[in-house]
Amino acid sequence: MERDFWLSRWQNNRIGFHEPTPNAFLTAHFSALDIRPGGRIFLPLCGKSRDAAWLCEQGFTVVGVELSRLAVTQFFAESGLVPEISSTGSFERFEAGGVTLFAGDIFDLDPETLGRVDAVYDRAALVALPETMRRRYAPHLIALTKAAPQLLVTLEYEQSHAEGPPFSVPETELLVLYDSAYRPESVEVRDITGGFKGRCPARERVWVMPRRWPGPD
Ligand SMILES: C[S@@+](CC[C@H](N)C(=O)[O-])C[C@H]1O[C@@H](n2cnc3c(N)ncnc32)[C@H](O)[C@@H]1O
Repeated sequence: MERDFWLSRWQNNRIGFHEPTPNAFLTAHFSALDIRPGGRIFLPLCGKSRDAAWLCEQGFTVVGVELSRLAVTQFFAESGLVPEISSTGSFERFEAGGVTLFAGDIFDLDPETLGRVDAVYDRAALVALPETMRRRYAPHLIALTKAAPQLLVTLEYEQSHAEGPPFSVPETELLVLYDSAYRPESVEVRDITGGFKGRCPARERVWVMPRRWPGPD
């Protein structure tokens, strides 16, 4: 989607995707990635997700990237934290309480600016992007994180029956995007009550994805 689409969603508080409590798939499945305490977890397209706070409570540090500066400032305000703010390239970097958030476009982010990543948690990031952007996003994420193990939540519905975002990412596409770098395992599938915006049946799928090759450590 175009950046103005998302910036205006935040400006107009049209953020139905935001969950006020930690995501149930995250709390149920994150341990399957087997990340050591103190690990640094990357949240792409993070919004002001409370998942960052939950990960910190589990003993991890969090780094995220989010297009909307408003979302980033709201995250820290709602966490009762006053962040240190600095500039790096085209990004503003906000840091407090074990959470570092880059305000800017993920496609402008490079591995040096992002720093070490021990795992990726993608909720509503891949599925927020249309197909052409997903084809750019997946290899970019792999390069940014050196294919750090990933917990990913996807959405599946008949795309011809409704428009995204969020978009449907069927299992076949997921494997095309990620099978070269990861060993994706589907660990939970849950039907969405009422389907996709009441238009067609829909379900969420949780993927645990260890990397295929040995890590950089
Ligand atoms: C559907 S929301 C999901 C937010 C968050 N992951 C959550 O679970 O609440 C997608 C988010 O991606 C952000 N976004 C969209 N395109 C982006 C980009 N190119 N770079 C960084 N963030 C982006 C939007 O501003 C929006 O907050």
